[in-house]
Amino acid sequence: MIKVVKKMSFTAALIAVAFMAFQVIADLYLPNMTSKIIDNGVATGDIDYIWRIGGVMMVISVISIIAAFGNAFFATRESQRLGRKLRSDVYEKAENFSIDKFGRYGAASLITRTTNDVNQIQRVMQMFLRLMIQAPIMLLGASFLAYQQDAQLTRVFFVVIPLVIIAVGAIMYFAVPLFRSMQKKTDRINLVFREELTGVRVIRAFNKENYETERFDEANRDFTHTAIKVNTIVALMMPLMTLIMSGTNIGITWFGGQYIADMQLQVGNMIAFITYAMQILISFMMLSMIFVMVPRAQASADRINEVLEEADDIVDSPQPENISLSQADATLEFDHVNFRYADADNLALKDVNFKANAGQTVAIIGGTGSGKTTFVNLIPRLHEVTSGSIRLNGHDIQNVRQYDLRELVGFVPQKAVLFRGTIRENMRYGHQEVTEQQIWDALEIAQADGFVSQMPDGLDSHVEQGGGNFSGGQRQRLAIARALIKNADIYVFDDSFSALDFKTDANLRQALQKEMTTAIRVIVAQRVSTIMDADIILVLDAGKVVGKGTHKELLENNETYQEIAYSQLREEDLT
Ligand SMILES: Nc1ncnc2c1ncn2[C@@H]1O[C@H](COP(=O)(O)OP(=O)(O)OP(=O)(O)O)[C@@H](O)[C@H]1O
Repeated sequence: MIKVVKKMSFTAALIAVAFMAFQVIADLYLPNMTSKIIDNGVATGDIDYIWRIGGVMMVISVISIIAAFGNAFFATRESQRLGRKLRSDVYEKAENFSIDKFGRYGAASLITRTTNDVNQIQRVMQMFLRLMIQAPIMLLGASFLAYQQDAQLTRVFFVVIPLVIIAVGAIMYFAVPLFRSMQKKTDRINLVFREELTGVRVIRAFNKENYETERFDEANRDFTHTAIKVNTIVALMMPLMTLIMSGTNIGITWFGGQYIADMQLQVGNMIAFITYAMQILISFMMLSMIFVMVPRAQASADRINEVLEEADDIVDSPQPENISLSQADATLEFDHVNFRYADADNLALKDVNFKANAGQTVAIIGGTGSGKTTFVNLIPRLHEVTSGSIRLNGHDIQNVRQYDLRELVGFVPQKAVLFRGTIRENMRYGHQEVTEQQIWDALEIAQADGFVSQMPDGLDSHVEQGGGNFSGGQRQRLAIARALIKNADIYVFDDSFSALDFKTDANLRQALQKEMTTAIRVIVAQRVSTIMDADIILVLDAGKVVGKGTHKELLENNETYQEIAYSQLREEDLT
């Protein structure tokens, strides 16, 4: 919690606290004046005195109102600013997570951390900046002033205060663990809901709506059950405190009445004493609220700190090498590259070696799970190699700034992702300054110009979130065009032609060959027909390169390649 609070402006927090101090002092002063008005004004009929003291009380009340407003303003502003800071810190941290770390946290949990957990801390900080100072000053001040009004009556507190401590302690004992578990249950609801939203088509296709509804209901019920339980416990606080307050009132009036009858106490003093007694009990209530809220915020702070304290997996070298655009002599080299996923027992890639030169096409083929995606993800440093090195244009990519490296790589991931907006905006993702003509050129190479030009709004056609209003093949072609706009040294196509029909696939490869004479193309494919013309074909099996060469060479001497090729093509297609 302290680490989180440190992100707050100390000066602004101090101003909020100072305002609150003024308010408490003003509030403490008022009962004393009431006592004076009753005993010296009302009892003696001194109207002037009542007006004078009444006027002073009015001024004190106005000061109290201004101080309360000042405190509320600064407390709200600072806690909101803290919330904004935490949200952007978590976002920036998560943005730099490696792909497997993303998987480990899960999108739902990261979203809960930036919303629910941050809100929790914001709320507590806002309250804390009010109560942190109000409760202790009020408690001490009211105790002292009550003692001043009448020392004998303070004995009532020897009974009342232990009762309050027992009541508050019992409530906290049961409520605090439940507050903690509520956070986890919120995570669970978000996770189930998100999974159901993203998998809605599969759920419907498998007629699993009822099963999923039940799964969501279960998470929802579980959360509601805990929330009701914890709120019921906390709700006991009010009636219990009211009972104790009423009891205190009766006690003071009982004993006070006797002292008044014995002429040991004045009516005004007793009324002031009752007010101070109530302030003491309210202070205890405030303190108990702090004690309930702080552990709850602590749970949220722990979850936020967990993200913020994650080590950066992929960091820029302190003395980065400059790497410039040099398509004409671009080279890509894997030198004894090994890679293991965090927490995995085995290497996902084992001792991978190859070198490609400008203008060459490198194809990667292999069974599912053989390591193809892992292989290409290493090129723009979406993962860091475990050992060995990858060199781009002669520079070890670990010594190059990630930004510079990624400027040189045009990347089309396995799952084509488009962003909500227009086709033009999506194309500009590749390069902001791109001209209309360059966009059409890229669309033409990607075989997407046909369907885009037929759309009524052309480049300004609307794209839904994730590109949901386009077919799989159209999405892939738009994602390819977006990468081509980058004018990169290396283009990576991770199984990007899989949703295309054979004819479009062939046209696209031909256009790439013709237009990109200098860039290196790395193509992951399942279809042998897609990669037959590649200059270097790497055959992957369980993370190992088990074959390297051209289609012709591999067909002659590589068993794994032969198996893949013969399973897909007729004998006459293979030559
Ligand atoms: N985030 C991860 N954490 C741990 N292991 C992983 C992770 N991602 C992939 N793997 C493992 O690494 C191996 C290679 O996976 P990869 O996705 O690179 O295969 P692939 O050849 O691209 O498969 P496909 O053709 O099915 O897309 C697999 O055994 C997979 O289980």
